[in-house]
Amino acid sequence: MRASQQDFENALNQVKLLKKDPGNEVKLRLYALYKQATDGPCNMPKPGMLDFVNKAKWDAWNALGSLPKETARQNYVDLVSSLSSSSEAPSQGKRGADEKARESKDILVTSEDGITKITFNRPTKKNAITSQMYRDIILALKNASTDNTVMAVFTGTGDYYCSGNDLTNFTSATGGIEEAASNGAVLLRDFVNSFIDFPKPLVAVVNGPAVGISVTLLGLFDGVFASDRATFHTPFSQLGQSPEACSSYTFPKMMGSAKAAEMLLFGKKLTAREAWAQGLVTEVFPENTFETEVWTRLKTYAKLPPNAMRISKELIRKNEKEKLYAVNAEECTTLQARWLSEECMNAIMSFVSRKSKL
Ligand SMILES: CCCC/C=C/CC(=O)SCCNC(=O)CCNC(=O)[C@H](O)C(C)(C)COP(=O)(O)OP(=O)(O)OC[C@H]1O[C@@H](n2cnc3c(N)ncnc32)[C@H](O)[C@@H]1OP(=O)(O)O
Repeated sequence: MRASQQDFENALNQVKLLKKDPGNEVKLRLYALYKQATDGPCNMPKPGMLDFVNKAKWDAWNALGSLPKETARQNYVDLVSSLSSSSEAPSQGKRGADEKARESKDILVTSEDGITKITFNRPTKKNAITSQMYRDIILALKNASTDNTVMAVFTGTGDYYCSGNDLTNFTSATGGIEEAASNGAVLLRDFVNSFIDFPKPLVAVVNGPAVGISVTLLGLFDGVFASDRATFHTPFSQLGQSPEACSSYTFPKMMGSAKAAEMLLFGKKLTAREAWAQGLVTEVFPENTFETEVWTRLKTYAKLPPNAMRISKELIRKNEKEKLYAVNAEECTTLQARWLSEECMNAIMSFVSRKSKL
């Protein structure tokens, strides 16, 4: 039976109402995550144009691409718990593209203009990342992967982008050093996996010097915009450590083995322009116009069709994912052993006691 013009208009109105109700969006997200967690990637035949309800379900499920079942299950649990906590605290209001999502002390998370902005906010320590900050970032990325923002952007408060791992994470840990190294390896693996799995465009706005893990992670980003004041430094050998965040794979692939070795083995610090020449940075901007130019650009990108961007990212990343998980796991095992080595302990003690600075 052919749909009349009236049927068609009724259906269009129904869709407008469906779209206006944020509850439906949440229901669709729950549906998609549940299907992904139980059945894996979307195996539902594409519904017809006028089958609006199933089309919305298909779109939501299909947009998850090849998100691993484990991650989908975790996202489902997180979404349900965030819903139950928001119903316990109705005064907090709904999360949306133009509202502040949540705040922790050292990691700020805000959502505006379709962009989730995640800010390293510990300027007195050059934005060094504590264990709690790793956990806050994992959570922020999980939330941003299923909320209604279009992309996520990392930046730093103050003169630094980030000085990497807080070198006192190990010296201040309670319990033995072996336990600290083992916990650190698990945290690092989960942290890096959350970048590998992030389904939307991920951009770094590198406002100043970047050190260690804040540099290596950039190999998993889709865009890196740097101020000409930024530098890129991975002093792993100096610290008795080894590369992480899949950089032992992404850096040689990106810049060739000689240049990767210069950074990862010999700890050469690159200027923003050198990092651009090696393909680590997308574009370098003069410091005095950096913020204005970059944010104007990002707001334009955030208006692009979100599903197209997710699907394209999925295509780009798809064939690499298993490799990235494996590299991440191996790097974490190697680092766990490095953290227990004399070379590493001496380097950390030397930093903590300020006998020398890198
Ligand atoms: C569990 C997951 C593990 C993942 C592993 C990742 C590996 C890495 O990320 S390795 C890279 C580690 N980072 C570093 O080696 C950088 C160490 N910091 C420095 O070399 C210098 O502080 C600096 C070059 C970043 C800045 O030097 P500057 O002279 O301008 O300032 P400072 O007076 O040194 O710093 C101010 C303040 O900040 C503290 N701080 C800076 N960076 C760190 C850090 N990474 N960890 C801990 N604390 C840091 C510094 O101690 C100062 O604190 P005080 O004012 O309290 O002395």
